[in-house]
Amino acid sequence: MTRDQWGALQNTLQETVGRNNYVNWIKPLEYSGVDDGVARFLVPTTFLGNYVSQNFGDLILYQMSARGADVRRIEFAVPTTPIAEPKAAPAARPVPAKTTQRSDAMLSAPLDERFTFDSFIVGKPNELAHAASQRVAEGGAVTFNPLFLYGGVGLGKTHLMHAIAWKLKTDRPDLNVLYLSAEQFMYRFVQALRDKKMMDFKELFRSVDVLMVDDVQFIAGKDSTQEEFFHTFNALVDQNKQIIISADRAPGEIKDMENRIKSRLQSGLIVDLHPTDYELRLGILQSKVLKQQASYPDLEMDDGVLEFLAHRITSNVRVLEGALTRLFAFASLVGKPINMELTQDCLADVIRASERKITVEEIQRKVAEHYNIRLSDMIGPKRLRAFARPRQVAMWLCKKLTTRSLPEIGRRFGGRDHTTVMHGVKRIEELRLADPHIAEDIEILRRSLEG
Ligand SMILES: Nc1ncnc2c1ncn2[C@@H]1O[C@H](COP(=O)(O)OP(=O)(O)OP(=O)(O)O)[C@@H](O)[C@H]1O
Repeated sequence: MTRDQWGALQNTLQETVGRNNYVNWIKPLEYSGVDDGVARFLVPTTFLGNYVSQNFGDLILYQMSARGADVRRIEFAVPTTPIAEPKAAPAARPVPAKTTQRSDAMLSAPLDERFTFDSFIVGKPNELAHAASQRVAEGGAVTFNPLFLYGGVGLGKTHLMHAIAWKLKTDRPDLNVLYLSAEQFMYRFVQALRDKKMMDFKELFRSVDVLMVDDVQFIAGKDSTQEEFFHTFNALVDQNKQIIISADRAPGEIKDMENRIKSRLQSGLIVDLHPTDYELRLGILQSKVLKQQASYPDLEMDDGVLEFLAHRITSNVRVLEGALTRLFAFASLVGKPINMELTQDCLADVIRASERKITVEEIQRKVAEHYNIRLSDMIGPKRLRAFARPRQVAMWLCKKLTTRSLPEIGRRFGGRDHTTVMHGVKRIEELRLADPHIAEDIEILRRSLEG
């Protein structure tokens, strides 16, 4: 695909994703070409690349294929020369030009216009996070500070944060609301250091009324950024300004985060977004399908397809959305209505990945590899700590990731009693909170097993 063809394709993309999304996310992409089935783009930041990949990757892929390009994957890379920040496209945002605009225009990351409270579907797994977010979005007296939202990938943390920001910007334009990712916080901090503008940096951050930092786990292990974040945090809390933080795990479980920051993060309200259940998935699909139908008005969809998807794709909302986008793009490409057969055909890989059942054997093998011990020692009778701890980790993972009962798990661990398994699971539950190394081990193992 030539650069000109990419230029033409951008117009189509703009029609599909809307002007704001286009300006914020697609326009900053610099097309480098297709090489061995991989379409490559330069992006100003990793954040932008990740965002585009997660939200528009499938769409771009299909549009390129539809134009005859042999593309199977898209890759984004940040150039090694100085990075230009993505344009915040102030004109694209329905924010009245207020006096707050100074720091807002300079600092706030663009908000996705799709991420509002109206488009957020509430179900049991996210009702608490939603309620807490709405409370904060009312902009009244600060009752809990910070609001800490956490949960697995693609469960709606960013969506809720943007929704809070949109609502505050509309209802309380007097407030200076700042939303950015932890990565952007670091980027701006480093830039201020480099340009010897730390006073400006501090002043700007301390002048906000509401600070929202997404994916805070990113600054773990980055010492001076953490330090600066801590000071910013304290200065704002002291002034009774609202802070909202998101992360992929609870504050206590963020490895390489200083203890004083962890305890600060724990001092407000902590709410987690649980994995979706069937009803929530169906609700989300029903709302998203309406948007797809607006882009593809001629496509018909059979009854039962959404229920099928809600049953079969259980991973996260982003995957669910991606599946729907792909389904519509595919059906429109082949010019067929969306029925069960086409759905199974088009989404075979997604469904298979979601169906994959994790087995006890697989867990034992992975854990043994991770701790570098023999499988026989993990299952065998030895009580040495070097074997017992991995064994308990494996038992804990079996309890969490499989549907096996405690006696069944015990049997597969060399015929141990169910009370031994129960004890092991409990011990790891405690250690996960107390020992960041164990917490990290578990996270790595869980990801590799679920991946
Ligand atoms: N309850 C919901 N209702 C509607 N859409 C949702 C809901 N939850 C998530 N989504 C959608 O799923 C996608 C992923 O959500 P989001 O980006 O907020 O996830 P996240 O938790 O921030 O994930 P990550 O950890 O990867 O940043 C978004 O497009 C979002 O709009």
